[in-house]
Amino acid sequence: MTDGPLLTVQGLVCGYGSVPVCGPVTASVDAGDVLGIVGFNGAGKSTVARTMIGRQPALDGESRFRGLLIDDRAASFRAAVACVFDQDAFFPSLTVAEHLELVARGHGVPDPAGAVERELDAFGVIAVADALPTELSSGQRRRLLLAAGFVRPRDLLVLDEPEQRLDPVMQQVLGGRIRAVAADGCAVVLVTHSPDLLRATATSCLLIDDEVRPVPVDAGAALISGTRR
Ligand SMILES: Nc1ncnc2c1ncn2[C@@H]1O[C@H](COP(=O)(O)OP(=O)(O)OP(=O)(O)O)[C@@H](O)[C@H]1O
Repeated sequence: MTDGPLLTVQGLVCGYGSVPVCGPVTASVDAGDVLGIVGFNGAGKSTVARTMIGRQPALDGESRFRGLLIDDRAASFRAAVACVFDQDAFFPSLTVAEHLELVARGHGVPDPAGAVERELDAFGVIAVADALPTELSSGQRRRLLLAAGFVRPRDLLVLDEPEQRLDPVMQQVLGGRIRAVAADGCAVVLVTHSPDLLRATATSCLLIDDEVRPVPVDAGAALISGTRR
């Protein structure tokens, strides 16, 4: 463990081939912080989030976790970092509860049954605990993906537009869960189009554009709600 921010990104150029999708990114996230990432469709938010944690190679610059250059293949990094991206990937023959149990046991949660029960309850999927993925609505599949991100221990949580397909009540619940894990010392990177979720959770905000720059959380919320340009 090193002192200082958990995640540090310096001059990170993110893109495809040799073409950047946005300006270079410099940011840091401390334990307990929630960094909101905002911008218009296609600005590069998901690309930045993936590149920050080594899911896709950077064109330039660097990203460090606990002071070390990120190697997303390292078991210690994968144990510390939970991600929920917009990729539904389920085992077709495992139920909702079994998915969560698999994740909890795989990450050595001391009371996996209790942890599964808690997340089933928090994400409102108790009624479909025994359902297979093909028997879920799109919002229920989203809830399952999110529950899988919260059922396991992590020091850094990366959420890419987690509000997608959630009803307004569940969006509020999600905000509460994000605040709770941050209060517990987890660092969070939150890509979002929701001004409410941003305001409810973020402690800092990064605007992704041709030039990437930090903006106050309220200004970021106003930008994505269209009340400010
Ligand atoms: N695999 C890929 N190969 C090449 N270009 C890509 C790829 N994925 C995304 N892009 C392009 O990179 C740019 C940024 O995409 P990205 O998904 O990061 O944007 P975003 O800000 O997350 O958008 P949204 O708000 O719509 O989710 C877009 O122009 C997109 O077309």
